[in-house]
Amino acid sequence: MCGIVGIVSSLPVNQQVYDSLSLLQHRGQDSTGIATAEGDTFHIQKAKGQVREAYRTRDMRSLLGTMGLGHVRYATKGTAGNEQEAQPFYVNAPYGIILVHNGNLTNTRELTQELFHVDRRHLNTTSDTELLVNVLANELQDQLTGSDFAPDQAFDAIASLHERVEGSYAAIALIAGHGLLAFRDPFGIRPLILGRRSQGLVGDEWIVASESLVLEAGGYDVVRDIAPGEAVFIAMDGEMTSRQCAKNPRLIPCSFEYVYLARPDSIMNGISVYDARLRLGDRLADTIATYAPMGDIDVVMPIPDSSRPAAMQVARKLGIEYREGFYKNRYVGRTFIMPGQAERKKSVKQKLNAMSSEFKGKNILIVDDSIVRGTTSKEIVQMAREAGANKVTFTSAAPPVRYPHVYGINMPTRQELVAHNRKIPEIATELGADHLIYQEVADMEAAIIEGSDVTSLEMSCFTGDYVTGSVTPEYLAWVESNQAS
Ligand SMILES: O=P(O)(O)OC[C@H]1O[C@H](OP(=O)(O)OP(=O)(O)O)[C@H](O)[C@@H]1O
Ligand SMILES: NC(=O)CC[C@H](N)C(=O)O
Ligand SMILES: [Mg+2]
Repeated sequence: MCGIVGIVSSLPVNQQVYDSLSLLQHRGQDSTGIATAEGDTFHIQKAKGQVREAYRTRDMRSLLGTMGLGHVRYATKGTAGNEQEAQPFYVNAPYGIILVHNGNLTNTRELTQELFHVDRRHLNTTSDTELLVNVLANELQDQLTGSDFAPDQAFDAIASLHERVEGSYAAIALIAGHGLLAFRDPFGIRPLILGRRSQGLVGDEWIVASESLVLEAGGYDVVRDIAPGEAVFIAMDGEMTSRQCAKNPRLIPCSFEYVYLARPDSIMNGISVYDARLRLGDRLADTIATYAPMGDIDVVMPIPDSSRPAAMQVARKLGIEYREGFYKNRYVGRTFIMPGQAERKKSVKQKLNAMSSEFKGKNILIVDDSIVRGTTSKEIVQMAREAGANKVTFTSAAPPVRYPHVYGINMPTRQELVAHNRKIPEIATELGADHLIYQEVADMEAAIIEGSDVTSLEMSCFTGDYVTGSVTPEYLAWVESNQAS
């Protein structure tokens, strides 16, 4: 998961893009980039790290133009911390295209071979986004037979791109001198939402972003989610056109967005992330009630931040007091999306502190949104014990993560997953907990999609079922030996 945004206005967009990226920071902390278009000229700034530290005033001043896009990266392919792979990616023909991407392509080996040997394109990094922009450029070039640019040519190019590319991609591109093109993969695995605001003389301004909270904060009206397989083109004068470009589009959004990635105040594919987390708590409470001796538990406690809504609901439904015993240092970022296990482990201790008054002699039921590598939960259980807890029951609002995630979340190897090849009591021992209770897969799906038009979710890291054909056992073995660390 990365965060992406694109804006078309009649006023300078640099500050708006920057503000939007700050709001998407929870989706990626590795590097960031902004590009603006001033007529036919692109201005580009990219840097490692978080938005607040990455741009200086002089960088912002150089980002001139009324159309722009931005990215916050959480590396899933290529190398984390590599400035060369910070997005956006640029190609100079046709016209000049610059692109940002949230997702992860799963047929990168084939695409690399084809682009190099058949299309004769140069690739300078191992980033899958560089492949995506080159496929787009190649397909668009093929559509431009003499006539001037028209949105339909871009849509035909996206139709061919859908045929060539596999995996997840929500992407935004600027085409120099023409406009902004946004598109989403045929399963809509990663999110992308379209908004508009009208301001007197300024006229219509358009925004495309990963999450709806960006639209809300900027005073934009939500137009709609971009449909799976759909492409939207917004010309520099503000005229918007769209087309379905996939043969068999089917909405199967990523379940992990609702479990952990997205901000709770966003609405994705018509589902409020906050409400989904409350419902996950409701269902988890039912499961807990069937397993644990309730009389035994004194308090329910969340692990800040992401598990709070679920923990609140667990406490309410079980009729047990909700207490906050872990205090979080707000200046440390999200640990899960940090590169490298050593850094993640160190950060948990820096991030959370247990207040012994809340633990001494008590039986604690801890709720987290998910247990992935077990980095957080192991430390937490140990901290709870050191703070004097009597018995520690650990619960997860998501099911055990047993399989690699190949669609834009960096958990590519089975060995690093604490639940891989372990039964639940074995995981409990590994984490040091007295009891361990997970959400059931069917409950997770039902809790998230309840009351919406979404009929199924991408849940491969819980089930091992991958929606795109290119994810074979051989592919997974290859990914394991080439992971982004
Ligand atoms: O089992 P693990 O590999 O440790 O991963 C799971 C943990 O990581 C995330 O927290 P994070 O600190 O990233 O962010 P948060 O503040 O949003 O909860 C998530 O909420 C879990 O607590
Ligand atoms: N998390 C993402 O969406 C990552 C995008 C892209 N695969 C990269 O690694 O840069
Ligand atoms: Mg957490």
